[in-house]
Amino acid sequence: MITFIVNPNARSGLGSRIWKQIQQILQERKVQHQVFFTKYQHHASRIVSQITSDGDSHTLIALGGDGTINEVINGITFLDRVTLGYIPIGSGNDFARSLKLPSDPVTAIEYLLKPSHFTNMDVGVLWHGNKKRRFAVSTGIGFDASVCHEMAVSPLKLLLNKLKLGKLAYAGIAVRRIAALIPQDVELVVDGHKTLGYKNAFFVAVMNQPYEGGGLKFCPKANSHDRRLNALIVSDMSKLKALFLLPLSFHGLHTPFRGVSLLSFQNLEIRTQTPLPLHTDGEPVFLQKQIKVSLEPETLRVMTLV
Ligand SMILES: Nc1ncnc2c1ncn2[C@@H]1O[C@H](COP(=O)(O)OP(=O)(O)OP(=O)(O)O)[C@@H](O)[C@H]1O
Repeated sequence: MITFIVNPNARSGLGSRIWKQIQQILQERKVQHQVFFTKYQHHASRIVSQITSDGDSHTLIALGGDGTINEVINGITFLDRVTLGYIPIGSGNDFARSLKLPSDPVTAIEYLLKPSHFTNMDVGVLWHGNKKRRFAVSTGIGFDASVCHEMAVSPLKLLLNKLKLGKLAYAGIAVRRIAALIPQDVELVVDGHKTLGYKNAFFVAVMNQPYEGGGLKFCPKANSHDRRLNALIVSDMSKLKALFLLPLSFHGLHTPFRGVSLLSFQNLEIRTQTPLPLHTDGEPVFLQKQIKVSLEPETLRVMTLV
């Protein structure tokens, strides 16, 4: 039995329209399934937690954006008992981009019904205070998270999503956020022993996969099955230079520039001077000034194309 978790509201309502197409295919093929529709924020986590807490093996297919994937993985009780499939319909779709999943929903369901390839994906963990939140794609503190915070409440995103111009919303908000940004000194503790300081940092993005923010290849070498995380730190540069580097990062061409630092590690502690916006997989988390990131000991089996 396959369980579908559908965010009908993803991409400004596209979720429910795509689900009708998928449901027709499932009915024609007589595929045994159950479906749950998410009704509010974090509902996907609650649904998945109820389903997976019995300790049995489960096949879950999420239909939505990166935010839905984030909520689904946060709800899984036993990561190593779940096989996850994904039909991407969000505006960012970085999870699908990094794992090279098909972007067309009908193509996606075709391969998910006859899965032939799987990857054991690392799952990131963000600790803030005594709270824990998993991430599939990335977590970030500072500028990138401030864009996510504004995107979450932006009427512009709703409008541009309807016009299939969701990426323009990201670009517009990113420019505004850079203009408003006050860079901060940041201290990192890498794998518990190496302390690094960065003056006037714009942000630290911790990546389990290469892409975030709708195709920004922040850490080209990030790989979600190497048992390591990667980080991009942007610091000590003019705002104009940061704006110039942002589009270059779509192709991973930002890495040789001064002020761009990359790290690879198993765990990282990040300390900032004042509390800053934080996100996991593009979903806003409350402002924080001290966080830790690491990997879950178990991996998650994900259906892939290759
Ligand atoms: N029925 C619903 N109504 C409103 N919001 C919902 C509903 N179900 C889920 N959500 C919330 O929608 C948010 C965004 O979902 P999702 O990421 O799937 O789509 P998206 O924002 O369009 O895509 P992307 O993250 O790729 O830009 C999540 O925070 C989720 O909690």
